[in-house]
Amino acid sequence: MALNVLLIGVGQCGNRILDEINKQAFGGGRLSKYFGRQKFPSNVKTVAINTSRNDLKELEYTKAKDRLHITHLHGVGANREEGKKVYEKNKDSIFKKLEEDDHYDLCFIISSTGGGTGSSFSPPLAQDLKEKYDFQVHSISVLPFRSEGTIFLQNTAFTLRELSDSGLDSIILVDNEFLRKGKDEDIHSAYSRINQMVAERMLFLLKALDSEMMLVTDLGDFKTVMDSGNMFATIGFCNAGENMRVESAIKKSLSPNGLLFDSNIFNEASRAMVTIQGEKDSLDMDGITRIIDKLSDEIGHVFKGVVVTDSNPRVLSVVSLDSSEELDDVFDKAVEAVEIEKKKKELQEENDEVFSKIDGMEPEY
Ligand SMILES: Nc1nc2c(ncn2[C@@H]2O[C@H](COP(=O)(O)OP(=O)(O)OP(=O)(O)O)[C@@H](O)[C@H]2O)c(=O)[nH]1
Repeated sequence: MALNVLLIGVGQCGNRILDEINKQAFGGGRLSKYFGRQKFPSNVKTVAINTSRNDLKELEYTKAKDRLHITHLHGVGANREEGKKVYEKNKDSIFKKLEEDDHYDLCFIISSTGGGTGSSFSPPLAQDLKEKYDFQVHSISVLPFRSEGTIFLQNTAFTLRELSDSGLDSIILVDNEFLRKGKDEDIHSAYSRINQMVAERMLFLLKALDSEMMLVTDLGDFKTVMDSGNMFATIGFCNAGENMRVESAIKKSLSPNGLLFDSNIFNEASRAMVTIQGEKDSLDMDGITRIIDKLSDEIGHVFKGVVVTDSNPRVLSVVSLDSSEELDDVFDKAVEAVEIEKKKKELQEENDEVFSKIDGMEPEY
């Protein structure tokens, strides 16, 4: 039986990644959302939520009926306290939209951690979904470029903490900073390239979880991987092309070239799920078993799945983490950011006090 999957994109970043998923799922044509059939094996409902009408209008591949505008000026301007209030006020209409289909097996909430709307809606939304239903809820959380400033950094730390307290099943990290190709790549090309990478992995993951072939990875394996470690996880991918051996593709998917977040999996991974797709003749089953066994020895339990398709070998690796040096660094930077913002606020209050010097006085001419 096909899985019923709910994909929610919140805020600008979440909306855009959702749109890219719809683009790839419908085949990419401008009108394909009306005439095409989604390329998912699963039944997938996509919902884009935003406080900014303009961000929603920008979407090209997500049907109008799958968008929900929450009226609140033009976004919440990276202010998470305001965002949380807007969520509470509007959660009935959000749930009405999500409950148009009433049964799901799996849900992903996609958003940035640095902005306002996505980062403040995601934790309470995850909590409400978990309290109300018993399906798996995972977040796909996009970390900011570190140069984006103190507010985005402090938002990131608090968002991750709230997500981790929300009761959801895992936090899948995508790091803009790590994925940018040097300082020369312009930001819009970086966004669209990163969004494509995430979408490609999501489509592959859904296929991996919903295949009826012999040696498959399923929702239970995915849960076992995500239940271990410190809640954080990331996803690796490699398209082997014609000349790469499957074993090398598996290794590459788990290397910095394949992962969405900077992680040394030999030190930091807890468990993994590796799914290989490709033509039957190109899949050396003995070689695959050898490398998966070796990985299991090195990092912990590794589930493996093989899906026979008519394309070149491709590998998807889902990895849960025990620890993360990079995340420690993000939190250190966030602490500095909070200190800087605190000092700025104190300075502003001192400046406000200046006016008290002329309280009760009128200008004399
Ligand atoms: N990968 C990726 N990151 C994005 C994209 N758009 C924005 N971001 C990142 O998201 C963060 C800003 O958050 P947004 O998602 O724009 O903010 P929002 O949730 O809409 O919240 P407000 O605009 O404050 O109401 C920054 O770290 C950006 O680098 C995108 O299309 N792709």
